[in-house]
Amino acid sequence: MDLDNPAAIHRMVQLFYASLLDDPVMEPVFMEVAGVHLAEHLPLIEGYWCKMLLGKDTYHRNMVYRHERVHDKFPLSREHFELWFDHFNHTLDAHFEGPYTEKARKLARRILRNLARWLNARDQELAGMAESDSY
Ligand code: HEM
Repeated sequence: MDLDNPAAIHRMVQLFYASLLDDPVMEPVFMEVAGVHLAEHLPLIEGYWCKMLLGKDTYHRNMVYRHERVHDKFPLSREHFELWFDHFNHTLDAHFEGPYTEKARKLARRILRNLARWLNARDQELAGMAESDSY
């Protein structure tokens, strides 16, 4: 099955989150730090991927800002980023194949890298501001 329709994307998000939330390092980030309500969160994630893969008008929020808020409460580490991608990758490997699946893999890797760089650069900037405040 390829990720070329909303039903397949729905299935992918269900499987991906089952895997993520079964991981003792990742689960608390979602359930404790962010306190997500899965009944609201999962449809948003589906909408995001329907937009990214199928070009649908199904996601309008600022996802970077949401990760900044999570990171400010509980710093996301290299381990979190690696685990997130492992779970995503394994979900695709185990259940999906085809050009849209490969597009999803590439997009996820690129977005993940950009997000990690952005949060890192922001940490440095905030640290710099804190330092200059003390003069
Ligand atoms: C270390 C890696 C990641 C972690 C720990 C993580 C965790 C989270 C958490 C806890 C939320 C909920 C935020 C909230 O509602 O307050 C969230 C939202 C979201 N995540 Fe991630 N995420 C990661 C990487 C990614 C990547 C790489 C993508 C996209 C490819 C992504 C897509 C999204 C989207 C679209 C939302 C926003 C949903 C909304 O609008 O409420 N995440 N993430």
